[in-house]
Amino acid sequence: MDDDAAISIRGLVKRYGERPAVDGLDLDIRRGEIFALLGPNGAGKTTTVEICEGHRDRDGGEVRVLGVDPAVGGRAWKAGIGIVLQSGAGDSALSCLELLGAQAAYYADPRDPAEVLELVGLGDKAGARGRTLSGGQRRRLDVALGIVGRPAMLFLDEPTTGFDPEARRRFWELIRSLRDLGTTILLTTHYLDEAEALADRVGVITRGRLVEVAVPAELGGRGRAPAVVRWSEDGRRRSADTATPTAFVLDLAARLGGEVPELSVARPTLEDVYLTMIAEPAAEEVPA
Ligand SMILES: Nc1ncnc2c1ncn2[C@@H]1O[C@H](COP(=O)(O)OP(=O)(O)OP(=O)(O)O)[C@@H](O)[C@H]1O
Repeated sequence: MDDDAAISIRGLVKRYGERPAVDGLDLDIRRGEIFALLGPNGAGKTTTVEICEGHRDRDGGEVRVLGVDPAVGGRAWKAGIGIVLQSGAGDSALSCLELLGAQAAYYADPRDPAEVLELVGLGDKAGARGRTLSGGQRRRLDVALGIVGRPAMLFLDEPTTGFDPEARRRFWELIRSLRDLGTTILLTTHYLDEAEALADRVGVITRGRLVEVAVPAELGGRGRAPAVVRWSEDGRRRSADTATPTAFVLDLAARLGGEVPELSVARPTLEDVYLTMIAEPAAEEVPA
């Protein structure tokens, strides 16, 4: 186990009946990083995260979150953890400020509720009841509730589902600012652009096992993958794979005598490599 890590997991196993949902998972999350857990539906992400939160028991393996086994984490440990679930307290009849005040009262050193509302972009909604908020505003209220206790470790489960594009960008800024304040963040998301924009490292989980951990730019050998150069020549679209796109484009420009029409240079996106990673094991399992 890595005692300096915010989260350290070795050989985690969780079964529902005979079927393992988590099947020998190892993972270390460093203090102060944003880590995104990616994987298809049913891969075991929520199960893993809920075990880390102390909300689910396990059948095997070792887990430490902020140095403590979540299965026996007491009040002080719980105060260090912030959780933003997929559906939160948005239905409440209390106002946003009342909700946050009630939540803050559980903690020894909470953030100021009014400041937290400003931070999540709900400063003008202090007096509004939870149930009058839009879907995206409710998610931001959920985040406000998750961070008012000043957690060292924040769990975010698909936080931007239902956000409009501008709200997502603003939310990403918020998450980065929390990281800059020293918060460790474990995020699950199905949005690959979100993982790319936010995560210091990503982990891909399929069938209850971690297949790879990498910085987003390196996942699945992405950093070493050939680039695809596309352009137009003699009225036709052309393309070429190349490991040296700069030299290729210089040659092309020289040959075409200047600006290359409709030029683009692309590397595989995070989504491209992710889809390849999760597709391969499935193909092997197809019965002969
Ligand atoms: N309480 C439960 N009882 C029985 N089976 C469960 C339970 N919770 C999860 N499972 C099963 O365990 C597996 C992993 O589920 P989990 O919710 O951890 O996946 P996930 O990666 O979070 O998926 P999603 O992306 O859909 O949220 C799935 O096959 C699921 O059906």
